[in-house]
Amino acid sequence: MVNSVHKFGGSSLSSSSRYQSVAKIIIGHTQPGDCVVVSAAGKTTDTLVSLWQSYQQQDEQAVADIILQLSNHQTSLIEELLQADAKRTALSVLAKELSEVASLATSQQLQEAALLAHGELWSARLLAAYLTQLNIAACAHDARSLFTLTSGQLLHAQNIQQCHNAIDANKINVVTGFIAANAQGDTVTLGRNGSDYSATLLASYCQAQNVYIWTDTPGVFSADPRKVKKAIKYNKVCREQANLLARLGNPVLHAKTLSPLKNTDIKLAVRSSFDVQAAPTDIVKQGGAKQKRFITTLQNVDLLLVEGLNEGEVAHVSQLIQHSLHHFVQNGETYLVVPASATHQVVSYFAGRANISESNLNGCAVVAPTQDINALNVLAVDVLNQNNITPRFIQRDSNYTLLLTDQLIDSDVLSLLHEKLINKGQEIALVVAGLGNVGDEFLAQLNDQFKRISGDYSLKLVGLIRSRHMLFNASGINVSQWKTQWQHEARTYQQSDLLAALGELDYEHKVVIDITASEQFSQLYTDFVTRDCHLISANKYAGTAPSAWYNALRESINERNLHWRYNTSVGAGLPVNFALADLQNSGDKITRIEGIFSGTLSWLCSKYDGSVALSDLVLQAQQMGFTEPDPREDLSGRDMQRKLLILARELGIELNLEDISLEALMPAELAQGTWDDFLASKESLNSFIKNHADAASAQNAVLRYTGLLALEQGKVTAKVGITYAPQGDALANLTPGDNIFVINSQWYNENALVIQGPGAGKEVTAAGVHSDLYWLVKNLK
Ligand SMILES: NC(=O)C1=CN([C@@H]2O[C@H](COP(=O)(O)OP(=O)(O)OC[C@H]3O[C@@H](n4cnc5c(N)ncnc54)[C@H](O)[C@@H]3O)[C@@H](O)[C@H]2O)C=CC1
Ligand SMILES: N[C@@H](CC=O)C(=O)O
Repeated sequence: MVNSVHKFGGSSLSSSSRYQSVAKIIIGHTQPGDCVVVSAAGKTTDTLVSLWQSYQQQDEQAVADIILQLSNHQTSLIEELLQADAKRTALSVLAKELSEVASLATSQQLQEAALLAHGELWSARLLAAYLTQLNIAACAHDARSLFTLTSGQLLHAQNIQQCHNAIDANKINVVTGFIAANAQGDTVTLGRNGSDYSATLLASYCQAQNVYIWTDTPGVFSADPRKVKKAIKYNKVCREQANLLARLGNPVLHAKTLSPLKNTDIKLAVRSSFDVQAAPTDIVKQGGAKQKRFITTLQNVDLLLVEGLNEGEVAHVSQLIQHSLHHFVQNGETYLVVPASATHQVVSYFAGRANISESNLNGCAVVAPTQDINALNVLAVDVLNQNNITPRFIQRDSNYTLLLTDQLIDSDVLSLLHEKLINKGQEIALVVAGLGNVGDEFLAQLNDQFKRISGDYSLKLVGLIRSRHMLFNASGINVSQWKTQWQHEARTYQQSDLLAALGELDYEHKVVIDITASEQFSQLYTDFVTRDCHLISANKYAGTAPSAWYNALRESINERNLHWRYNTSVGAGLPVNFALADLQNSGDKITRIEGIFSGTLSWLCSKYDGSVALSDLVLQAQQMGFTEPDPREDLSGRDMQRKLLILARELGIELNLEDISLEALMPAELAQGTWDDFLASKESLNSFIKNHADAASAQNAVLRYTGLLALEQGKVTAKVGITYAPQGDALANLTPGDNIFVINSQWYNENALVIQGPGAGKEVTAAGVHSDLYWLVKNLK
C-alpha cells in the first residue's frame, strides 16, 4: 500500500550531494511501497528546451554542443554517485540514449515531448540505482506506463489499474514526474512544473494518505522570500487560495496540482529538502485554515478579450500551452491573462474569438480574505503611485485584486507593498511557559499590554505550559480568567504533544515566552524554532548553553527570520542588553563591565549585619521572589556566572560557562543534596558568611559578590566571586536588591556608564518580559 508520495523538484537534485541529501530524506521519511516522484535534475529541462529550439532552427552545431553538455552533466552525476556495474550500466544506457537523440535530430525525427522526457527519466533511474546501492529496495518507473491521456483527458480507470499493477509494495518506487503517454503510446508532458501534478495524480490513483512536495523553500510564504526579507511563512494555506495563487502566476504550486485532491482526504504539504527540520506548510481543505494575505508578481503577460468562452475551454487551453491561465469577467467582458510567450498560440486556438486588449504587462496580485480586499486594493494603488507606477488595468474580485502595470514590480516596491498590506491584521499567538512567580505576574499585566501593543496586529494568548500540564486553545485563552480555565482544561502532556500543539497553530507569528527556570525546557528551543516560533526568555539556560548548540540555535533563528529576546535574563527589567546593543550599534567598543548582577546576592550582602542569620535572610529573599527556584543557584554564584556569559556573548565574545572563574558564596559541600539537606546544614553557611563579613569589616569594608568582564588587548578576563568593598564605595552603598553595571568603553572610558536599579523581583521582571514582547512585535514590521 502507498502511504506517501514524495516529490523532489529539480533544485533538490541539482548535484550529486543533493541526490545524497534526497536519499537521506527518503530513508528517513518513507516505507516500502511509497512513491518518489522526480523532476529533471537542476536546469536539465531548460537545456533540453534549448536543444529543441536549436533543432527547430536547424543549428546542427548547437544541437551537438548541447548534447555534449547534457552528456557531461549526467555523466558527472553518475560518476559521483554510482559504483562498479551500476555505474557502467548507467553510463552505457546514457550514451545509447544520447546517440539516439543525435541521430533522430540528424534524420529530422525528433519529437519535443519525448526529448524533454529524458530529464525525468535520467533522474528516476539514477535515484533508484543510488538507493539500491545503499541497500534500499528501489525501482524506477517511467510514468508513461502509468498515466495515459487522450485529447488532454486522463483515463482515470485505466491509470488506476496501471498504477495498481506497476507499483511495487516492497520497494521505494521512483517515478518520473512531468510525463505521460497518449493512447498511441506517444509521450505527452503535463506542463512546466508538472511533476507536482504527477505526484498528486499518483497519490489519488494509489489512494495514498500524504503528498510531500519537497522544494527549495520551507513552505508557502506571503511573498517570494527571495525578494521580500520579511515574507511570512504560513503553516497552513487552504486549497482555494493556493489554487488562485498558482493561476495568478505564483510559482510555489502548479495550478493543476490540487485538482486530483478534490474530494479526497489526501494531505498535501510543501517542505524544504534543504532544511528537513523546518515545519512544512500544509495545504488544507477549505475551512481547515484561515484565509491569509499574499502578494505575488506577474511578469510579461498579455490581457486577451475573449468572446463566447465555453466551459472547460480555459482548462483546455491551459493544457495546450502547459500553463495555467486565469480568466475573469469585467463589465460583461471576459478577459484571459496569458504569458506573452503563449499569446500567439492562444489567439490562434480561439480562431478569431480572442483579441489582445493590453500587451506587455507586468504587475502584482494581492490575494486576501474578502473583507480585506477593497482596503488592500486602495493601499496597493497608493503604494504603486508613490513609486511612480500607475496601474494600467485593475481587476478587483472577492478574494483578490490584480494590478497590471507597465513597469516591473521590483523587490523594493514588493517589500513596500508587503509592509503596508500584509502586516495589518496579522495574528500573533503567545504561548507562556512557567506560571510561577514571574509568569503569574506577566499574565496579570498582559491585558493592559495587549491594548498598548496591538496596533496592526491581533495578539492572542493561546497556550500555557507548566512542567507537567499544558493548556492550548487556538482561538484564545481569556487572559483575565486563565486560572479558572487552567483548572478545568489543563491536561498532562508529553514533549511530543507540546510540539504538535505548537505546530498546529495557524497564526502568522508564534511566540514562546519562557519564564521557567528549566534547562530541559530550554533544550526544546531548536524544536520551537523549526516550528517557526519566536522566543522570549527570562530563563538563562539557552543563553548559557555550550557554544556549539547556542551558535546553531542563533543561526537557525536568523535563517528563519525569527526573533529571540532575553533582556530579563540579565538585570531583570533593567535595560542592560538594550544599552550594550545601542553602544555597539553606535560604533562604540565595550572594554569592561563590572558590578553586581544578582538581585538575591545584592540583597543578602546589603542586608547582612550579623543580627539575622544569613540562612533566614535567604528564606526571606526566596519569599520575595528574588531567588532562583533553588536559591543555591544564586549562592553558588552560578546564576551570576550565567549572566556574565550572556553579557560576554552580547559583546561577541566566544565563551562557555567553564571559562568564567567562579567563587561560591557558600561552602562547596552545601551544593550537594536536597534543599532540605541544605537547610539542615545551614549553620555551615551562616559561619561561612560571618567569617567573610568579619574579615571585610577588619579591612573597613563590606562583603559583596561581584562580577567582572574585561577585554584588554585581546585578552578576556571573566570572573564572579566574593569582594570586600571599601566603605563609601558605590558597591558598598547599593540599595539592597539593586544591580549595578559599570560599563567602560571607548567613549565611556574615564567616566563609566552606570546602569543601576532593582535586579530581581516579579514586577520588574514581568515588565521586562513585556518590554521584550513589545520590541519583538515592533520588529516584525
Ligand atoms: N525572579 C526574578 O526576579 C527573576 C527571574 N528570572 C528568571 O525567570 C524565570 C522564572 O523565575 P520565577 O518565576 O521566579 O521562578 P518560579 O520557580 O516561581 O517559576 C518557574 C515556573 O516554571 C515552571 N516550570 C518548571 N519546569 C518547567 C518545564 N519544564 N516546563 C514548563 N514549566 C516549567 C514551574 O512549574 C514554575 O511554575 C527563571 O528562569 C529566572 O531565572 C529572570 C530575572 C529575574
Ligand atoms: N535569582 C536572580 C533573579 C534574576 O535573574 C537574582 O537574584 O538576580
